[in-house]
Amino acid sequence: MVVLSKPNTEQYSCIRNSKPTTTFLSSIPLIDLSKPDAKSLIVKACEEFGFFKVVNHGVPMEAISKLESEATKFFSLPLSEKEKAGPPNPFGYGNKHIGPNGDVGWVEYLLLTTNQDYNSLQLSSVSEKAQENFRQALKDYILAVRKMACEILDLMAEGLNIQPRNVFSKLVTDKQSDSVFRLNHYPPCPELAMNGSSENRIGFGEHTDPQIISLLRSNNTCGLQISLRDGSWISVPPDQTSFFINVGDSLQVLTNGRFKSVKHRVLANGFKSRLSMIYFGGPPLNHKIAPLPSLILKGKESLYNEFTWFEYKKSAYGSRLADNRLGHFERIAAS
Ligand SMILES: C=C1C[C@]23C[C@@]1(O)CC[C@H]2[C@@]12CC[C@H](O)[C@@](C)(C(=O)O1)[C@H]2[C@@H]3C(=O)O
Ligand SMILES: O=C(O)CCC(=O)C(=O)O
Repeated sequence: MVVLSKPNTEQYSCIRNSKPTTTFLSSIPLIDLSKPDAKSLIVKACEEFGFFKVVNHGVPMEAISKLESEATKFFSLPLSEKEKAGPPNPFGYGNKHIGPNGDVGWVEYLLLTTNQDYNSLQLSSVSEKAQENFRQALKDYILAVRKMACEILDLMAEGLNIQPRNVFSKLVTDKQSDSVFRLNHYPPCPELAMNGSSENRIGFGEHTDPQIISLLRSNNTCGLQISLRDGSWISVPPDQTSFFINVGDSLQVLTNGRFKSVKHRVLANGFKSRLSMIYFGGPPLNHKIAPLPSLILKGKESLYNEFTWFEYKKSAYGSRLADNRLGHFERIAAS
């Protein structure tokens, strides 16, 4: 899956549709945040899939469409303009090259920290006014999505019967929280449109998110897939009015493996462009991530050793999958 980039000969991973990679899961767990059963359904979804869809999320449609429109304007700029906001080292505009490991995908993106005042981000050479609109849209959207993240994390704690209720959410509301935000744009892929669709090109290769929780919203273009426990891939039907929530590796550790971080990827589309906006809620860099004592069953030790988010992140950048990354920190479980 990992494709090393070579100068002038960019290569992309392709996947043949031989196996049930394009099955649509008939029932991705759907959580209505306004309903009293939300907390128990969230816990069940996190245990079974590490993934669920949320409606009645409270993020104003206005904030969503404003950011979508600003992002669309940004990605429509000439490449030379967009590149003025790059490279993404660590934050900024990136094109095709994802992360520091040489991964390549049919994607361009803006990777931002949520801690900065976006004034420092040089978005392009377009007018100050246009940049200010983009920054304001980012601020409003991130604020609203962080609020939803906290609500969901509090429901998780309640559903798991853990005190205090904000045990997870306080990590992302901390002033030092190392959270990031990403806008991904997957342009239509002309080669795929010409060939028919016997092959799928990778937009964003398979990975788990190292943070605590990710909240993803996209336009109405498909491409996102999640991996089930049996190793099969299923396509997630797009829904531009809902949010998709991923359990991240850190939440897997905090819950002592009760919740599983979800492996996911994005396939490129032949005809339509996909725009996704993802908030990744992470803890402060010096925060020690370890299973909550109440989730360590009597007589059984913790599955994971204690380590800081900073240490975990370092290992995250060496490998894209929780299975490998968490291996560094795993203990032999007492059975
Ligand atoms: C291939 C990679 C990209 C990534 C760092 C990594 O080595 C493995 C995890 C990837 C991920 C997924 C969630 C976020 O988009 C991200 C910023 C993160 O923290 O972990 C990306 C990393 C990246 O794009 O640099
Ligand atoms: O763009 C998407 O829909 C998902 C991308 C993703 O998984 C990521 O940015 O970590």
